[in-house]
Amino acid sequence: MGCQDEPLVQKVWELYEQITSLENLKPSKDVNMIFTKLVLTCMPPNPIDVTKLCKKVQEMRSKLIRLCGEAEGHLESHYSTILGSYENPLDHLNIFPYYSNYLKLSLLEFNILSQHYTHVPSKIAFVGSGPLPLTSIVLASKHLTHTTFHNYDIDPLANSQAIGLFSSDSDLSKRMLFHTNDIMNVTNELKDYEVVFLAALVGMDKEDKIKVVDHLAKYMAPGALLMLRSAHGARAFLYPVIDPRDLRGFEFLSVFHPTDEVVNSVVIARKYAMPPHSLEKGLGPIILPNKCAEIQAFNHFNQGNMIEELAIEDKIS
Ligand SMILES: C[S@+](CC[C@H](N)C(=O)[O-])C[C@H]1O[C@@H](n2cnc3c(N)ncnc32)[C@H](O)[C@@H]1O
Repeated sequence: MGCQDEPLVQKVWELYEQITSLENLKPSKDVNMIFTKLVLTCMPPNPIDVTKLCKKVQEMRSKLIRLCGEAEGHLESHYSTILGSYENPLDHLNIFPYYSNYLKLSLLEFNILSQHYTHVPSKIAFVGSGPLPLTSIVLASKHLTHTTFHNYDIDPLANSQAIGLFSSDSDLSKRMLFHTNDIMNVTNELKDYEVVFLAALVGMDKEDKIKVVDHLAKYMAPGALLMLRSAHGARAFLYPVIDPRDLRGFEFLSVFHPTDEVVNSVVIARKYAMPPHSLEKGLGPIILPNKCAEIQAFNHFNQGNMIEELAIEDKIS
């Protein structure tokens, strides 16, 4: 049996073909329906390792991830335009269909970050914030209410849409700053951030993701934390997978794979303290997950459970 004969792969392939036959990926009844089907197909926990499937499937997956990214960009831009027409856009975020997912994902990221960083960060960077920077908004308004967020996006239109959402909010308009730049061109200012978040779709394939991670390793401050988004099981048809071995220059700390409607896995790593010249010469060591690294697989975001599970892991390690 060829790897494309597997029923899940066949179903994803069928949906991929339907997506490629669409006129464009802007929100519409057909676009929403096909992407909803695709997400529902890939959500159920599945032991499949998508990254190990044959070359033909990998090529389709790589194109599919780009198409998902394009559709996500259109969806965010569409809702950012609608939100921007309200007097107080931030009071209406729940019109965005996946707002509740962002609430859960941001809480999860905040809980994971809090386990590895005990004081409140004063400056965070979010790389790939997009026209509707929901992660930064949720973190800044609910969890890190005194932190300044520096949002980076390569797309000037995405940033101008995003900025428009904050003008009526006297607090967030001061704490939510936007920079238009390819993150690969941002260098010394990266050392100012205690935490850097990297959006799932910055670096859409393994090679590009590694380039971005290597760049961050070169310029982030030693000891600073990097939060990345990955994907597990069939969800890897939708988003790139982070392999902890690719986090060169970072100490891998943990990965959490949600099994509910939150699609992304959350990876946390700490910038390794090493002289920058060794990275420049390409001699940076590959830090393999050590015995302190955890693979967390919980079903809930309840912090009590998370701490309990960690305590168990600590005991057995
Ligand atoms: C659509 S997602 C936005 C994430 C989302 N709004 C959130 O809160 O998690 C990805 C964004 O990353 C941006 N992007 C992609 N590559 C980038 C790069 N090299 N540097 C900066 N931004 C990038 C894209 O322009 C896009 O707006």
